[in-house]
Amino acid sequence: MNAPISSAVNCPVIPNPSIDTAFTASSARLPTPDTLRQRVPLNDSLREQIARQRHAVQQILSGQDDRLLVVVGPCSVHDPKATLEYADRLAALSEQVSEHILPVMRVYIEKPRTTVGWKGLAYDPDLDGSGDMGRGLALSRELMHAVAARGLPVATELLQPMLAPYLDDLLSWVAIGARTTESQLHRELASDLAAAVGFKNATSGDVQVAIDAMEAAAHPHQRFAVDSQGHPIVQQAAGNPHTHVVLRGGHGEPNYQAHHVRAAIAALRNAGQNPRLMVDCSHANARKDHRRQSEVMLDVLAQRQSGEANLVALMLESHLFEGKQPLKPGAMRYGVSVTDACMGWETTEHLLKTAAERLA
Ligand SMILES: O=C[C@H](O)[C@H](O)COP(=O)(O)O
Ligand SMILES: C=C(OP(=O)(O)O)C(=O)O
Repeated sequence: MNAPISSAVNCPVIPNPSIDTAFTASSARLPTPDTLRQRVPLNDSLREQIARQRHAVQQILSGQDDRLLVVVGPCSVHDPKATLEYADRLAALSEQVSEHILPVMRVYIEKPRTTVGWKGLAYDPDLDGSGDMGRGLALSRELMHAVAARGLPVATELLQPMLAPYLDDLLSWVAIGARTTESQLHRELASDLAAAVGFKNATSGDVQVAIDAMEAAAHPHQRFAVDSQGHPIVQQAAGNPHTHVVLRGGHGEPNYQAHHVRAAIAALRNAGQNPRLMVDCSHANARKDHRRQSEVMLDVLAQRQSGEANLVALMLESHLFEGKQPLKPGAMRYGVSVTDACMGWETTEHLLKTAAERLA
């Protein structure tokens, strides 16, 4: 990992000068995307690695590589040390299963909340509500860079479109989450990315919004954006042909079983879209119980073994240790999620090895 820059990021506070934003107490300047990219740069070899990994993901999603894509890792990353220990373990496991599985690590630094809660490392790296977003952003880039430097493809959910230029050169797969799949801004953002994008079905379980999102993202768009120097610009987005649906269940009800999968594929075909699917084994598919992810994964593998070739990808929420914990600064358990409960490393390793054997 490069020398940490996150502590050196200076964000001067500007008192609110305007009556137009009467509820804003103050604001603080952030570094520009260029500043962070120069401080945590990609060298040629990492750039080539990420280009290869993006291509490999896209080959699976277009049916030209029959390996299983598995997006796996913590619900959110909050502790760089535990994140990198997880990355070291996943990188070693990845080598063992790579003939049949392409693992991509979740490095989720923004969390969409149902109401309120900790919004992720980019927002609050000190986990105490102090909201040092300049440091959070720098730490997020450092962490993604360090995971990529371990040879792993990096996945994240892009939630705040403004953050994309700080991070998108590091990403091999991007999620648009269940709460934002219907958002035009997120569809425009997806249309502008070089990495493949998975659109989650809505929290209600509605899959059609994700199919509509694929159509919207495949189109070129003119979008409001910020350039690498932080200037507002009109960005011409080319349209992204590498998108797919992620089935994550809805309103506590799963949608990974064979009849759900057949219905989603039929709807995708009907809309003229890529029928290949990712199943998120967590969230409503696991009825928010991390222990059920194994059951979901094994069911999906069985469907694939019985001929459902459109099931090309899975998502797992996994950390070093299982479960979750509340945020209590000074009393945190190492390697345990602070957002959704995750399966532990041993279960993860066992499941990925089982999947590789079954796919052999
Ligand atoms: O994946 C994470 C969560 O399910 C999502 O961020 C919503 O979390 P919340 O319902 O705890 O706010
Ligand atoms: C927030 C997530 O999922 P969803 O959008 O499906 O709730 C996630 O995968 O972290």
